[in-house]
Amino acid sequence: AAKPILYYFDGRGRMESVRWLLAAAGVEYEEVLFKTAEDFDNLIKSGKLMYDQVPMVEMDGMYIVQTRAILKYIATKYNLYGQDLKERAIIDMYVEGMRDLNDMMIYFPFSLPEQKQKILNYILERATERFFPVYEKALKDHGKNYLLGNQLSWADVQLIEVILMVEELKSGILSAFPKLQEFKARVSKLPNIQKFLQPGSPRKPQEDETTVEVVKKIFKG
Ligand SMILES: N[C@@H](CCC(=O)N[C@@H](CS(=O)(=O)O)C(=O)NCC(=O)O)C(=O)O
Repeated sequence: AAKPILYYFDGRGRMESVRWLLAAAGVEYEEVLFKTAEDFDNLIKSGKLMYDQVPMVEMDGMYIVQTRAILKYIATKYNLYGQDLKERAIIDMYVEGMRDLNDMMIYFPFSLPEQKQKILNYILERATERFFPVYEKALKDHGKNYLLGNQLSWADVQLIEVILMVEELKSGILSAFPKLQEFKARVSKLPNIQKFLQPGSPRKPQEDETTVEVVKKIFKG
């Protein structure tokens, strides 16, 4: 079958969670990484973007848009979305919470310089007071390897992505979360994840000022 094609700018943004999930599923993919507003306008003119927005993933004859729709499709297709309705609800509770944290970090590079410190403090406070304690408790309560027990799921892939992003903002942030430290070490060694963490993989670097300026030009933000 044809490889999925990811259409986005050359950065993390909303698409990075899709890159992580496909990597965890061991699925190779192509990327169309546009650099200019013209590239994006041409993609819009192609009629492939339901809402004239990206992320968009072309796979299985579909032009899938809306980040959550893309992630759910991939998680379901590659059996990373639990074994039944209840497990899917638990995974949704985990991934939607992490999306709240993830979205704060996606927007962070685009915040005004004078607001950066305040927003950073808020992100770190939410990560350590609201979100990480949930996942630490889940791992502690059942004593198994993954959030849902012994089966890797989308929730674990989102968690490792979020842990690494928060650590980029403040290293040592996991010091109060021993189970999350073990989880990070364990999941980072899974072959598909380990490969994605190697240099040269499709994983994108932390957004920097240059990327922020490019993104603003592309989306005329
Ligand atoms: N709810 C959508 C939001 C998508 C979105 O806002 N995309 C931006 C690009 S980015 O924010 O993901 O970088 C876009 O296409 N903006 C162009 C526009 O909205 O006209 C999703 O989750 O995919």
